[in-house]
Amino acid sequence: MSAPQPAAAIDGVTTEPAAVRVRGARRTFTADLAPVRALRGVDLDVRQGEFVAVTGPSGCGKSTLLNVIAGLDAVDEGTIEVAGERVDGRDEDWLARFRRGHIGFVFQFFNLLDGVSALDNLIMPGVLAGMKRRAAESRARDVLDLLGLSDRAEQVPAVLSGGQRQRLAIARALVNEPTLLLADEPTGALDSEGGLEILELFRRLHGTGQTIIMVTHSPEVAAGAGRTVRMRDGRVETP
Ligand SMILES: Nc1ncnc2c1ncn2[C@@H]1O[C@H](COP(=O)(O)OP(=O)(O)OP(=O)(O)O)[C@@H](O)[C@H]1O
Repeated sequence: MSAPQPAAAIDGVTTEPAAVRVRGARRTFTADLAPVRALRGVDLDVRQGEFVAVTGPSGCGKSTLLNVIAGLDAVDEGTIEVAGERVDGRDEDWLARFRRGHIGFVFQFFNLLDGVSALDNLIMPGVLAGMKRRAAESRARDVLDLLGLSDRAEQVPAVLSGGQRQRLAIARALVNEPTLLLADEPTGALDSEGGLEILELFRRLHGTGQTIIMVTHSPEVAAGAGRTVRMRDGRVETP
């Protein structure tokens, strides 16, 4: 009789570390009179290459979950691993470096630099990550091309449509080739057509192997992901 194989080999999936592994994550906010228990013991596993939608009622903790995965916010208890690295309990310098190398974040309202061109919005993260300006520009132009924005390179975000701005924000998130793309309501500021275009873009990226976790209120958008994780009252209902 042969020895039992490790679970990963039986699955035939992968022996690489999970893209994300969250265990017992708790986060309470105390800014108001009554403490708000935003995360009440969240467990979540996301495999590399998965496209996961996180849904649930307003205030159930979706954004907080994304923020603790990105190390933008800290858990009070529990552990967060991204690409096999513990993210919880790290200092700001470590987290900033880790984010630059591993995480792309897309926000509902784009968070672009308004005063500079689309191209410069993309060059900056590369330079901050230590690339030479010329290499960063070359990479930025490649990503603009990938997202169909080459003809907008010299324009400032204000003259772009909402959908183009979000594509530019996604381009910026991708410029450092992140292990993990996190998106918080990326279609929330767009009309339904614009939202579905962004969903198609995520599906294309997923097709190239990109791991994506996307928070969305829209059932239509969530249906386009590979898996839906539902949250309620600071907990994951469907792991
Ligand atoms: N910085 C903060 N200070 C105080 N309370 C906060 C903070 N961030 C979030 N909360 C509270 O934590 C709870 C969870 O918020 P969170 O933004 O994670 O929910 P959400 O599911 O993303 O909501 P929505 O769908 O409305 O964006 C809410 O009650 C919210 O008011």
